[in-house]
Amino acid sequence: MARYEGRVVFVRHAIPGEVVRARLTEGGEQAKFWRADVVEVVSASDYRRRHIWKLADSLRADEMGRLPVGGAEFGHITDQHQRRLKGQVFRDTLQRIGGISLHDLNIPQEHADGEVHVEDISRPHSNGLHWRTRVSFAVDPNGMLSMKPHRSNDLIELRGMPLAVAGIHESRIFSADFRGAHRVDAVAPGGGRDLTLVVHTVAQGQDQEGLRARLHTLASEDPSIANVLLAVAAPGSANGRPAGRRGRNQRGRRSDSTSPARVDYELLAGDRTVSEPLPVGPHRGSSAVQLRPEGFWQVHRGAPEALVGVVGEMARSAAGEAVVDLYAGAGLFSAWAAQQVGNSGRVLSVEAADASSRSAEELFAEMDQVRILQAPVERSLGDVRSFLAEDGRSAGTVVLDPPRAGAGTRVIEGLDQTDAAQIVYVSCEPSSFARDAKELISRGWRMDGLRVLDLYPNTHHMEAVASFTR
Ligand SMILES: C[S@@+](CC[C@H](N)C(=O)[O-])C[C@H]1O[C@@H](n2cnc3c(N)ncnc32)[C@H](O)[C@@H]1O
Repeated sequence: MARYEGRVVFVRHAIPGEVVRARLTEGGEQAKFWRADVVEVVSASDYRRRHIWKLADSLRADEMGRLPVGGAEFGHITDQHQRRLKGQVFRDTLQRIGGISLHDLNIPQEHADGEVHVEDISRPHSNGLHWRTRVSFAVDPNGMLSMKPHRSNDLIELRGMPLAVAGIHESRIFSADFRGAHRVDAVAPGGGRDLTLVVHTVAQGQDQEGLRARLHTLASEDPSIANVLLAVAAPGSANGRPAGRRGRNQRGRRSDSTSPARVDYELLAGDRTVSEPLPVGPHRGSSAVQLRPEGFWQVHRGAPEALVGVVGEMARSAAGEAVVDLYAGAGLFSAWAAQQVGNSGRVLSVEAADASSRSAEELFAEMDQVRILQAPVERSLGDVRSFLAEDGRSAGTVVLDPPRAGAGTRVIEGLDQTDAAQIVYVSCEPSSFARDAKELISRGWRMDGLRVLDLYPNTHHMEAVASFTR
């Protein structure tokens, strides 16, 4: 953050302490703050390195007269310093939004100095490259896979994506023709070589036919493409190409980007299943979770194992007890919980999305102690309360892993009214975590465990796992 004549300017691609020249990317007299990108480094930080990805490097992008692509905005900072900065952001956000100081908490050794130490989970010497098993690409007018600069609609053609695992980065999809599509999701299950593509289109008639034919050819010529799914947004549904936050659909009714999209999926190649190795539970080693390609799975190839490890260390649940897994996806933490509580315990797994909930149903079909509930968490709080109160068992653990927006007051209030003895909160967004943590603490909960993991190297994102008890 810099100041220019009193106004705050958020400068991307700089490192605190540097002197840089930056070009304004958003401004105007009326704007509360401005945004800018670094175009020249006058006095460099000791932690600056040549950016790991040319297209995302603001310096080289400026020489070429364009903006850098988003998605690797920390790539010019040494790995260790990235984590130091993320730790500072986490600590400051907790303080600013939650009013929570690490010094006031009874949390382990690692943060005793008042700092948040962000843990590396990537392979040694990887420079934070080749960890993404899932990437969403835009498609430019020539049908080439592309990405956008931060807060811009420009499309920049890609020849690879170095944060992605080799199965995606080195794939032939970067020379394929996706004309007729507006988005392509590439998934490399288990970080391996086999690819699943979900190709999104709003095209009709001949344009859609042409796309379908090219996808058939791509799948038949490239043996590494295991599955291809065409996702066709129904005309007039509030999906397709996002044209702005609110707009009018073809029937003239108001629609907004939060309305459920009506998308029809058509399988063009493969069997519509993505098989991800499960790092836990009775399934460990021998089996995997079968996901629908459009369902949620952690993005870093090492994340499932790392997160389950940390949640397992923090949770106090024992055999015979109850665990509730909220925002459960396909059941990663439910699988851990089922193993932890054993046959005499019980697990309730709550997830709203149909694709993920179905995967969980299949995964736990033979395990009577796991109950799957497909519903929004905010409407399931009564079920959670009765589940934890059943049999008069007092101990119960809730694993809470909401999307970026966090759980929110209603959910926190609802959880406070259950018999849960512990909440293990998994968060990918420090600000919503700080807000929810503040709510919990104001209701008498204590934060007694905190780990922050670098699940998104070369970006500003991070993942926290915290324990709350009362
Ligand atoms: C961060 S993911 C976590 C998934 C899972 N815990 C995992 O690690 O694989 C959040 C999940 O919450 C689901 N979700 C989003 N809003 C929800 C809501 N209101 N109620 C229930 N689930 C929701 C999403 O579909 C997604 O699967």
